Amino acid sequence: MASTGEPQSLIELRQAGIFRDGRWLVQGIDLAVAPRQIVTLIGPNGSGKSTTAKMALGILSPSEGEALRRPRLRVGYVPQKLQVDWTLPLKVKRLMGLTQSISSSDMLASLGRTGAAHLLEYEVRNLSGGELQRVLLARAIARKPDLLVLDEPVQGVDYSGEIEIYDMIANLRDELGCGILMISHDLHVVMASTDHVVCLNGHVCCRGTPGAVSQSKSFRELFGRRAGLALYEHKHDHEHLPDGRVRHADGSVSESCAGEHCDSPAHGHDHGHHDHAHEPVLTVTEKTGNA
Ligand SMILES: Nc1ncnc2c1ncn2[C@@H]1O[C@H](COP(=O)(O)OP(=O)(O)OP(=O)(O)O)[C@@H](O)[C@H]1O
Repeated sequence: MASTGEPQSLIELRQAGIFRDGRWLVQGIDLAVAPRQIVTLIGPNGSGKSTTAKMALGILSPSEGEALRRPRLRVGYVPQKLQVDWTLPLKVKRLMGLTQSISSSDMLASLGRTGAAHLLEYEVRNLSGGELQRVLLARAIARKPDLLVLDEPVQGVDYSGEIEIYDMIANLRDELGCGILMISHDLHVVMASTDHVVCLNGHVCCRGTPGAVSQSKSFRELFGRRAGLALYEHKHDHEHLPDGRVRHADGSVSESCAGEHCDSPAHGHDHGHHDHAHEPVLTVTEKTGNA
């Protein structure tokens, strides 16, 4: 860490705030990301998510509090907006090398990791939303970062594409061993892969595991109707017994719900609709019809 911080976290904000134009954009933010941890910032428009991420990255200096980073921290950043003059031709190959020197083999390896190797010679302006996000992720991981900061990584991506990208992000965390700080509006899908959620509204309104946040009164108040939509009523055909085993619809009992009886919703299949409902949580990845 740069000053008094402990080296366990990659980045840490301590009671950090930004004051601009006579007002606090964010204030009193405590936040830490450890290696291999996925931390997600959620909150309404203008709640300070990008501002908080920029403080963590060192792009903005806190007006109060501290922003600490592990020494020699390598960061891969996918910003919310790409500042590109779209009237000029720009191939993926060139975008990958802009503002960073990268070998051809590293470039291909990174693009391969995000399923975008075939896009190398494509014009960036012609990419679909999902293709662009894959290329931007590849660009961010090419530096072999300790920390990935992803500001709205599924913008412009359709629902099934979102699931793939969130799965890919979780895999990248496993493969690269990096920490991830993610910003998302998507209250359904993002939660599947996140370890810790911080809900912002100019300050930290609530935080914790996705399940805990989804139950919190302040989260529900903040998101109003959308919080309701976020709460996916997870109905399926088995019952969790007090001893941890699972009783299936056919009466059989097994040690877990993995396998043919219950696939992980993270892989986008449809659960059946059956005899009981779990507590509503945000950790599932399926969208209800009205989402
Ligand atoms: N450089 C700046 N100077 C003054 N105000 C700013 C500056 N940057 C952001 N703001 C304001 O700070 C508030 C928080 O902005 P920020 O972009 O962090 O929110 P956000 O939660 O990321 O929003 P969104 O979900 O819309 O991307 C907004 O009201 C914005 O207008």
